[in-house]
Amino acid sequence: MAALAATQDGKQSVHGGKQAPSDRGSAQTDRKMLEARHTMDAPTTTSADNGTSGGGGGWFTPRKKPEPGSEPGTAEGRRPAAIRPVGRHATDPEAPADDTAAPPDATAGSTRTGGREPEGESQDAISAPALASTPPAPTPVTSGVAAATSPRPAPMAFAPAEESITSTAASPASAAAEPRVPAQRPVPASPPGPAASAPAEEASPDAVLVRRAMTEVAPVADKVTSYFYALLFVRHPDLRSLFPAAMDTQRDRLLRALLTAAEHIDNTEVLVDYLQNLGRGHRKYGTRAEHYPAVGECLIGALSKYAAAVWNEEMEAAWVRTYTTISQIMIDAAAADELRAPAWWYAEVVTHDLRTPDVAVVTVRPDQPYPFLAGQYTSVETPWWPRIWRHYSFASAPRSDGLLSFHVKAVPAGWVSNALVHRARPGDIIRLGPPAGTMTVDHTTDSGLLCLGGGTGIAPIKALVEDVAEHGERRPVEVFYGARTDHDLYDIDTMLRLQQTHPWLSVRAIIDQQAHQQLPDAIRAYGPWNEYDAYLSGPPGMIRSGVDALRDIGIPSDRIRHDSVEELVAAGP
Ligand SMILES: NC(=O)C1=CN([C@@H]2O[C@H](COP(=O)(O)OP(=O)(O)OC[C@H]3O[C@@H](n4cnc5c(N)ncnc54)[C@H](O)[C@@H]3O)[C@@H](O)[C@H]2O)C=CC1
Repeated sequence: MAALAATQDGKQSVHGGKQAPSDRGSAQTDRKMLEARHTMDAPTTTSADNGTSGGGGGWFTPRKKPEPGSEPGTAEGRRPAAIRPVGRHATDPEAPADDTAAPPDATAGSTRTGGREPEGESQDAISAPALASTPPAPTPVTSGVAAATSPRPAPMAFAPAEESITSTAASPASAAAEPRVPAQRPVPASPPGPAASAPAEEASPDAVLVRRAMTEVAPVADKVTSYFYALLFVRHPDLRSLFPAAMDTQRDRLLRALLTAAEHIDNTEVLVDYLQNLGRGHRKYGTRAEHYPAVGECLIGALSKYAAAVWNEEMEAAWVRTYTTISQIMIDAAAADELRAPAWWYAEVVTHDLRTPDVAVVTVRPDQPYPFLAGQYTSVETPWWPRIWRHYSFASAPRSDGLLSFHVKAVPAGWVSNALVHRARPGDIIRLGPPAGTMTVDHTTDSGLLCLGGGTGIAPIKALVEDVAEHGERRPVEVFYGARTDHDLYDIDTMLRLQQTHPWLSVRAIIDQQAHQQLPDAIRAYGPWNEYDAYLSGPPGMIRSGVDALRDIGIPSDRIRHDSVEELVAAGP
């Protein structure tokens, strides 16, 4: 039986020498990986509690300097020990998975299987108006109108739950890319397709075995995931504290991540990017190198149990090699990141501006410099919901005073979003994870920017506009700001002020109720857009139809960037 041990040698032999981007199924394949980035790093545990109760603090302890050898950055900490082999003969704890995964203090709540937590839920709750068959009638916004309307462990998701509201697709690396977030090569913004699109004959022997196991367990995915966490917490109870109290949706996330990683195991370049990001992102959870073998052991234990009909030593060896590769990439990325950035930032709320009954603009001051790029997002944890992280885009380009702003909409059953909108006040301390996302402006070109911001999705669009302004460029930027009603245009004043200041900027509000159409349809009435790069930010349905609309009018996929990729996956085709 093979032993699971990650080594530097193993890493180099598998991943040495990055290849140039391959065309082989690149659009679909790369896209899936980007989606999975957020799937794996975006646990979503929600409850019906709405974030208005429960949760003591507990995490707000002074930042500790890493003990020598205790963090991934040390030589000792970086190299995971061999784990004991597991398989069909492993001891199977009979602990009910749900009970084990949900600790006594877990808040009884609803579970959703959607990708993102709060804001995505609101999307489900709102019925979209029928698309008008009549010619589009966008509502151009003038100043007058504005005045009237203004109002981390297993490579496979061994991490506490985190909700993602944004995940970016294609975006060229910015020339000014800050060092923490590696630029992603452009990826066409195509709808998610079957991940295992590569012909079977192209798959490596390990990939074939890994996929065979995944196929076998697919019908019992929930059981596998539950059993995995049962194993993990029974055998390694010390790891329980790394996870949030409620774990239901986290379990869904895990298997999804597993499937994705397994399917892409041969796509080395994308896999490495993906896993490096994942490894860095897991630092904020307190994940350490020595946790990885424990997770691998339980992962393979769960797989071997539920894929027993096809499981054999050869398959186990393939999984061990795969997991070893994956974990070593994550460990190395975390170790490298540790040398240059904290695992998280504390940030004090300095202003809290309730723009509508359920939308707040929250501005925070990080405890130390926070480098990021306009268009990126971060993860946020509140003191009221420890270890539950949600993603929010930066609503401004980097500022000279170092402050960061977020637009947060409280949605039903959104713990973090409700806490941020209804509970947070100046002086409160939240935590921030590292910046992420590639929906950034390519300053090496002078293409125009066609920006669609729906609801609070306007936040990163505003940041992009500010970014263009700060670069002193005179490239046209056309913003379409969509909202259901004029009351929902909570940031229109800001956008109009920007428009007044910058002659190259045009802002149009598309109000569903007035235009009798949705945001994506409105852009068809304008253009031509063939000299533009497109940026979309908003609910998943808007992203989907927006991408379709942009393609229809001739914008190639590699010039369409968007967030909310995860929502696309969660929402299904
Ligand atoms: N807060 C943030 O930093 C960010 C939030 N987001 C996402 O933006 C969304 C904002 O939610 P809300 O403000 O409630 O927006 P919303 O649901 O009120 O919709 C805003 C706009 O999107 C359009 N839209 C919605 N569903 C559509 C569909 N299926 N097809 C075509 N158009 C559609 C609407 O017509 C409207 O113009 C959330 O999903 C959130 O996760 C995205 C990026 C950043």
